[in-house]
Amino acid sequence: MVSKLASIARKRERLILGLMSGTSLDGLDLALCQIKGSGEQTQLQINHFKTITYSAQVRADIQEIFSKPTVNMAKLSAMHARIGTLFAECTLLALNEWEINPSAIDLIASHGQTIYHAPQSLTHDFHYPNSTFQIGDGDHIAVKTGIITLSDFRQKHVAAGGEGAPLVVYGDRLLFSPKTGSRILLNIGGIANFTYLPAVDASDDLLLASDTGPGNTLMNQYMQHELDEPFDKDGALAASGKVNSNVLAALLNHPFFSAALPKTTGPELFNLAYIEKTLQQTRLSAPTHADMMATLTMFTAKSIAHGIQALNVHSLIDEIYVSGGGVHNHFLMHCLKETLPSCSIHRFDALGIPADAKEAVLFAVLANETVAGTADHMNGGVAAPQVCLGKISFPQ
Ligand SMILES: Nc1ncnc2c1ncn2[C@@H]1O[C@H](COP(=O)(O)OP(=O)(O)OP(=O)(O)O)[C@@H](O)[C@H]1O
Ligand SMILES: CC(=O)N[C@H]1[C@@H]2OC[C@@H](O2)[C@@H](O)[C@@H]1O[C@H](C)C(=O)O
Repeated sequence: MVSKLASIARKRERLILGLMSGTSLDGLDLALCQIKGSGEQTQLQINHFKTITYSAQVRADIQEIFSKPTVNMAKLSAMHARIGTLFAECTLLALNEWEINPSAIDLIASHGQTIYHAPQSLTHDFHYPNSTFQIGDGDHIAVKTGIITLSDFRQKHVAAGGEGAPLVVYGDRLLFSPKTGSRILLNIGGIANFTYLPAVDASDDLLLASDTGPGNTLMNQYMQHELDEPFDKDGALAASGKVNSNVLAALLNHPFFSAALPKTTGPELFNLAYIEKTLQQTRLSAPTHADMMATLTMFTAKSIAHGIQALNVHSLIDEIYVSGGGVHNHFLMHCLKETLPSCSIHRFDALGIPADAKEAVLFAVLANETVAGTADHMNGGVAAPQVCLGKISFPQ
């Protein structure tokens, strides 16, 4: 099996299936990528992309163990295997639909499902390292599909001094560095993060990636809890409300926002309890649903802008390209433009890769680097330690 992997590593191009499921728990993204070369020479083409929505049962099962400090261990153990099996089933379903034999696929790159993310900035317990936990074991995927699978990409990043995220910086650097000027790639998923990319021939020192705080997660949790809706479609409810400046100021008053870059976070911090605690602290009565959504949306935009401005180079940033489900929220995009008036903001698709496919594609790139590349081209440092990521599972 190691010799098979070695021959895959020597191929001129590889077919790698990237699998990504994010913190919004909406489903599994599958991106079949044809990747030529590695490192600076990486050339990528997306042959197929699809999202398989989680069933209500799977979502409920994940929610039972998602971002909670205490969970039922029996459920956790079962879900580690269950998610691995589910991802294998989704892979076989997609390949069948695309009329591709699994034997044609060189590698699967599976992110897994994050269920807990605990940097020391969250725990404040410095006896323990940063930690992050993704389930969906790669062995289940490899055995059930017959395809060599790389998974569990975040542990090496933690081991090398990072917080286990954001990892997209590795692929962003290879695929999207501008020839001149600089750009920011912003992803607004459950959590928002960005990669700052200096020009390709500029010193690597400035390369940086960081979370900025909530993406859609607080808005979604509020809509689900208060209005039994999955999210605020197109930001329509928020657009009909008025931002409450006192609540907004209180929401922004958390040490996470003044902490230095790079930093990471998750729904372990930004959740309904965060909203409730803020309202209690400020002794403000809850605004109407429309006003609360307007405020949460503006809070999301302001916290993103704050993260970007903390770069201290933002006046030099030429362009921001936005991916993730947040691009569909018109009111959020309006708030973002209002808070970052000097930046020109575009949808990520302008760079030639569909916004929804970006994260799944980047895990395929990470697997390609581990199997056929080196970590030499990364600049090192906390945001992007010079390591190859992921564990390898063989089908036999
Ligand atoms: N039409 C829309 N209007 C408003 N919001 C939308 C719309 N479409 C999608 N979204 C938002 O995008 C979210 C999904 O985003 P995405 O798939 O990027 O998240 P994710 O990949 O799970 O998160 P992460 O990047 O944190 O891992 C939805 O839960 C919703 O909040
Ligand atoms: C621990 C974890 O799963 N983090 C996710 C999450 O979703 C967005 C943001 O928070 C980002 O830091 C990360 O995902 C992307 C894919 C990353 O690592 O680059």
